[in-house]
Amino acid sequence: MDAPHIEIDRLTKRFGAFTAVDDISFTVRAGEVLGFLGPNGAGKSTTMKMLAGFVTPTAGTARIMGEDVVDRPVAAKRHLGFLPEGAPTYPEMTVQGFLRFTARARGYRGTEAGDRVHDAMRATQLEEVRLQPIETLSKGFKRRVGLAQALLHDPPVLVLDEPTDGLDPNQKHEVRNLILRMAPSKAMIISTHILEEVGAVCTRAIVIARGRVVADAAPAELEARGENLDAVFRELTREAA
Ligand SMILES: Nc1ncnc2c1ncn2[C@@H]1O[C@H](COP(=O)(O)OP(=O)(O)OP(=O)(O)O)[C@@H](O)[C@H]1O
Repeated sequence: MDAPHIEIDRLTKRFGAFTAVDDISFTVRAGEVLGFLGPNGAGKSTTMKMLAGFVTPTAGTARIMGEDVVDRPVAAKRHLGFLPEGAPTYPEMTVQGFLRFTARARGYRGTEAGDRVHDAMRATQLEEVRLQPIETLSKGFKRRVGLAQALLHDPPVLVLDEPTDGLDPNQKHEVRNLILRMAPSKAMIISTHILEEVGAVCTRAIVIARGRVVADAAPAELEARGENLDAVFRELTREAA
């Protein structure tokens, strides 16, 4: 069996005396869409940022396609698309300008760069706003610009921090369909507060509370532990509190 696309081993992050991520280990294989769930402040974003090389771990390791994110950051990032929380940077750039910039940073030139930008805008339905500065877009469109830059190089690993945050129901539906279309060939981690999203797109769910993994199971299996996923989530995260 091939090595997992994502390997997280005993990953820990401390901010001073506070432990935000506490000895987390898990792997994600191609074809898996891992839902990352947990209450506010549980450590989801910090874990994702460590995986993406934005935050340095205090202890433990993270690998993407076998490349250690600390020791081989450029090699690891080549295989990764990352959607951070919030809006993309460079608010004064147009959507197309920002994505062209992203394409160049990813090493594409000429018609190939143009094709990548075009495909990413089509996948995230951004064509109609392509000439608009990012700062003038609504929250949902900004989110989709972030998603477009994450997908542009068609990476085997996608780490998406609340990809549907701020989207209206139609856009949520579109982004979920996009995730499902991409799922078979990629390893994905998606954080969300929308529990119905877990059943809709995830093959597996990890619940994290106070920096620790408190459940790791298929969504249906998790749901079967109680009245519904909502109740199970509350029970799991209350126990850890
Ligand atoms: N740079 C930092 N310095 C100090 N504390 C931090 C820093 N970044 C995050 N934290 C703390 O670490 C904890 C985990 O934060 P994190 O953003 O990972 O949670 P989260 O699970 O993503 O939450 P949410 O669902 O609200 O996005 C929080 O208590 C947060 O205040």
